[in-house]
Amino acid sequence: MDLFSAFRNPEENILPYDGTVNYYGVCIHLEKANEYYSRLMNNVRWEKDIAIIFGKRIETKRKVAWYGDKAYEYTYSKNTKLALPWNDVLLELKNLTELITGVRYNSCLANLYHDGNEGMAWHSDNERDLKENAAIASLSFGAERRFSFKHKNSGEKVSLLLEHGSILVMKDVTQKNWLHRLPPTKKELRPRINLTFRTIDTQ
Ligand SMILES: O=C(O)CCC(=O)C(=O)O
Ligand SMILES: [Fe+2]
Repeated sequence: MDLFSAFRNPEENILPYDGTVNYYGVCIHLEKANEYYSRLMNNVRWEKDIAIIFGKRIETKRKVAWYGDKAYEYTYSKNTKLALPWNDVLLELKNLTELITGVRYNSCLANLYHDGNEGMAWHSDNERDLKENAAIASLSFGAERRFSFKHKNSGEKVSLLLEHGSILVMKDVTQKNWLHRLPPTKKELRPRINLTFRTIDTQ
């Protein structure tokens, strides 16, 4: 069996229009995914995120970390971070993601949700520092969580479950036309780790 035959059909677009989202399903099998989960938990430099909401500085419970090829600056929610150099586990997963998705990435935003109370509100990944329309690959480890898209004009929604060891790719004009979120859920007590491999525009 070749590397790709075990995956879902990543050609299938889960958005009905105005963007492209491909869900590759579980690409990293259970034992290996468990191992990555522990290595990421222990080796990523997790820190609380700062958000500026209505002019107030708020610390999130969710933890984040930002890594890249160079010490890129990345600004979101009016907060600027400098990318840390890749560590072994992130570099391994970056290489694997590039092989599977056929796209190169130069940075990664990592998120740690301690339980279902933590999520991420509606937003699109359209920060000025990101290369326009470049693919963003999202890897999930740990608790399986729902992920939703909402069209900016029509309000149409699309949801799916992000499984342990899975890969999702958002590309083309998705960020222009759709918001996405990770809704909180009372039903989940376990942590989830998410990695989003991205391309910072270096021009
Ligand atoms: O946790 C996720 O699956 C999504 C995270 C996300 O949307 C982001 O970091 O921009
Ligand atoms: Fe996002």
